[in-house]
Amino acid sequence: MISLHRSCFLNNTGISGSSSPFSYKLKKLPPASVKVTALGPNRDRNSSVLIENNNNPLKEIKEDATASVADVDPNPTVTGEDRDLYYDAAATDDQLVTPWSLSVASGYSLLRDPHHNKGLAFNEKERDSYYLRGLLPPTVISQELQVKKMMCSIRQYQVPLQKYMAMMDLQELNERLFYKLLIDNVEELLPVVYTPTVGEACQKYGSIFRRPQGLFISLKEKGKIHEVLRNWPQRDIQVIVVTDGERILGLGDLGCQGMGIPIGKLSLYTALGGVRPSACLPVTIDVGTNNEQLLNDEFYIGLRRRRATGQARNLIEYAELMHEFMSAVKQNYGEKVLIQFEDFANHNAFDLLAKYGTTHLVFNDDIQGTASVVLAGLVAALKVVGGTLADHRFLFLGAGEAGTGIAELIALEISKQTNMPLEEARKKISLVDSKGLIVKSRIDSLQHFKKPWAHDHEPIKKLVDAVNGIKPTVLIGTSGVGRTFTKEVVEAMAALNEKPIIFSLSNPTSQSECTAEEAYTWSQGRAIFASGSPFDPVEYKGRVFVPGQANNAYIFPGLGLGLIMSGAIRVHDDMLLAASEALAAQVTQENFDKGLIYPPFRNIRKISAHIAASVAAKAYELGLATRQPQPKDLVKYAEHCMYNPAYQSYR
Ligand SMILES: O=C([O-])CC(=O)C(=O)O
Ligand SMILES: [Mg+2]
Repeated sequence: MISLHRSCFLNNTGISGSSSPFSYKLKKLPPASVKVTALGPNRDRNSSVLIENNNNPLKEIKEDATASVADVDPNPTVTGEDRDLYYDAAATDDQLVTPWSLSVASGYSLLRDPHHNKGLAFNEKERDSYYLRGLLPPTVISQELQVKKMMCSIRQYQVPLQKYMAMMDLQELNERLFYKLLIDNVEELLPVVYTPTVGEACQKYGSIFRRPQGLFISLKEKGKIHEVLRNWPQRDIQVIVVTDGERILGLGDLGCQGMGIPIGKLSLYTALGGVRPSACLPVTIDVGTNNEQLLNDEFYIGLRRRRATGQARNLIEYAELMHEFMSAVKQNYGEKVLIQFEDFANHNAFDLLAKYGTTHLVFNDDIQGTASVVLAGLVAALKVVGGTLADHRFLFLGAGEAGTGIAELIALEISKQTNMPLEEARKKISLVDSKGLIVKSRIDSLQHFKKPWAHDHEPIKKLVDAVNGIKPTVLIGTSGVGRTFTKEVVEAMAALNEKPIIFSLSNPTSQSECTAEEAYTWSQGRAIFASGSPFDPVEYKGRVFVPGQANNAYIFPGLGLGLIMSGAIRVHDDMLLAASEALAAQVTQENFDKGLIYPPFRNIRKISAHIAASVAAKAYELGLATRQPQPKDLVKYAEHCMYNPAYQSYR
């Protein structure tokens, strides 16, 4: 009996997602690399899985392929049936059969299998063993040379969207090369596969659409989501990033074309956090769109209807679809699958988090991930500016998910540090939304997530007046509206503070509240500045200023890894605080000397391992971890768990 080995997230540890829902009995030893494929309309279709066996030369099975077919009993425990592979031999005309086939992953199809393809890096022996002779030019090159070549080719594109498309093509062609490229060149390629370029990619997703990536669940699939999940080729899912496309970055409702976001986020889960790609599932829930331009776009890929959303008459339709999805996910992948809500509009984001936070392992990246990264940046910035969090005053432009999420985590941390009641700590934080400062007199008309921020204060309409009235030491932009930190606003901050802390967090670059150059110039080089999307260093009066990138990409990959490796069953606010502290602790004196309040992204895997370890430690401390016993050295363990994109050698 040999059970299937599917390359598992926690390689060699034997403790995690390595268990497969399938078990294949092989009377004879299997070939080195065999694909078992069940075709046909039943639920086992597409279940291609690589079987590996250490002791067997591939040749043995090639010469006796028939014997190996006969000797394999694909007994999917999901169905509970004990199936004989030859059952179809006894089938009569009116009996439906499943056309099982057993094939070596080789030749032409191996070159088109993104999970196993190595392109020109297949060595001579592999070319013989896997029927690749003639299908490749004679040269054999290393993965390193492939990376160099790909980087040269990507750098030749002038247009970021072309770089994005080249990267997506590579992901579909050769997954390990894609991740090696991304990991080795993270600072250069992050803006390509992630913000800002992914924003443009989503806007134009229909026009640039080539091959589907991720899982699309639309209202058409209502009642069938369980089956839809079964159509996905992988079963051992550990992380799902799901969006309904209603608030993609600061770009608004992009409907089904929001799919670029879950795909981009999950690429980072692998590249930055080391979660293996096959354990990641990008999902877009398509309930229509209210974006007229898309509805009239002949290339739009989604449902052509107005959005069923969490309001009034459509409430039930939307809620039912989401509920069916959440239930099906748990049923298919178990209690410990992590679901990251991404880029939902405010009105759904808070409700979904509240509703499923107690039954599923969920977190909202825009509310909680962003909060954690911003808190880390503030803690680091205070080392430069001085004082404790409680000594500062915070003003936000934007009171949606990010704004209120960050505000709440800051208040929580102040309250922990000082034993101050949370309500008191909140008073140090003020928020301005599109109608002005959030104050008590507006309480009745405020959405529920804004109410805790309605303080006693006279109403103020304009941001600059709020700055002058409240006199914040920290100004944070989470409005989704670009260029709202005007010269007047930045100058007011600079007049009030020797070192004003200014964060322009909205994405992509076009929606940033101000540019790095504006922040440094208008504050005469005194601002401590960070932004959600990357900005190049700025030279001002002979000094070079390097802006920080306060993006949740610092947090969610490590947070996710920590949750997975501890087998956590719920996300707790203290884990976000732990992640935040772990990130802040990674800023070195050398970074501070350069004016950085975040460590460079090039060290992100090490940073993620530390974040994962802190999150896992918190999960154990809170009794929320199910993976026992607790590993002794959690940082080492996290590093050990991480996916390595180096090619594997095929026997
Ligand atoms: O995706 C990003 O760059 C950060 C984020 O979550 C958002 O802006 O919604
Ligand atoms: Mg987001």
